[in-house]
Amino acid sequence: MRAALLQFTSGDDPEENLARLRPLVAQAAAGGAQLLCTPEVTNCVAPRARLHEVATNEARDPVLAGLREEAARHGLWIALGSLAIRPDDGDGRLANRSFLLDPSGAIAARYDKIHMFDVDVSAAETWRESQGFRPGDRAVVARTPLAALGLAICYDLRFPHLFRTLAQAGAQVLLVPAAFTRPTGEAHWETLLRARAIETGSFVLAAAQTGTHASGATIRHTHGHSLAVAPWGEVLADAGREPGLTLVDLDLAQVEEARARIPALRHDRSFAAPA
Ligand SMILES: O=C(O)CNC(=O)[C@H](CS)NC(=O)CCC(=O)C(=O)O
Repeated sequence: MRAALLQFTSGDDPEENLARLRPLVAQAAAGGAQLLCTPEVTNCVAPRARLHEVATNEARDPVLAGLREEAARHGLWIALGSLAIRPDDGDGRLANRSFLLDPSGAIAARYDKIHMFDVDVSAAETWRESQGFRPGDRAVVARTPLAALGLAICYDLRFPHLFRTLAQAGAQVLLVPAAFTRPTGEAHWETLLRARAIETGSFVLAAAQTGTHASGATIRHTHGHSLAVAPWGEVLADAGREPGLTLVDLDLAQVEEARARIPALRHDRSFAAPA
């Protein structure tokens, strides 16, 4: 199957982001992509106050509606990395929710990010994602005619048992849309993605936010380097720093080959915790 990684610099205006996204969907379809992957919080990258101002529910989100139209218009699957969405049954916090859109524009799957980025990256860069977002508690594998897709988001990448669970439940391709910070991206991003691919014998498709995101007086930098990794660990594509589309062909037979060579997914054992 042919996938496209959409590397993007989301701003703080969802309508404006959608206007820039529409031609990229057309471009992915023209390039033969059957699955288009977009980054975490495709609809809005902004400080918490602005995010809460613009985030709305599934019925009203313009990026969800617009990309459903584009999926149907071009007849391709879209893994909408995530949207900041206001749940109808909320506790005031948003959901960091990804959507899989089928080629008719219907929502085929949803996944709420499980692991919250409550981290002090440095004295100057601190994140408390759980103050703005309510974490999910359910892992999701979407079985499509293209492949079985395991859904994850950004900081989830650091929790290998989630990916193991997805692969053991049948996922062949693991999706990791992200908005990684520059320092942690430089130090960890590629290594973690390759490790998840190798240890599960799965393809990894990671569409990333990139560049400089301005919102009012606040400026945020993201790492970019959208990556496609094969089940044996080779990097098939690295989008670098620039926004745009990267096409990559996946030979799904490589999943079975990698798992046959190293059957570690079937070798889990239970053991007593250290005393
Ligand atoms: O708040 C938003 O705008 C949307 N969410 C994000 O950007 C999230 C939480 S702040 N970012 C990450 O998970 C980065 C993880 C990361 O960089 C690492 O694991 O090193």
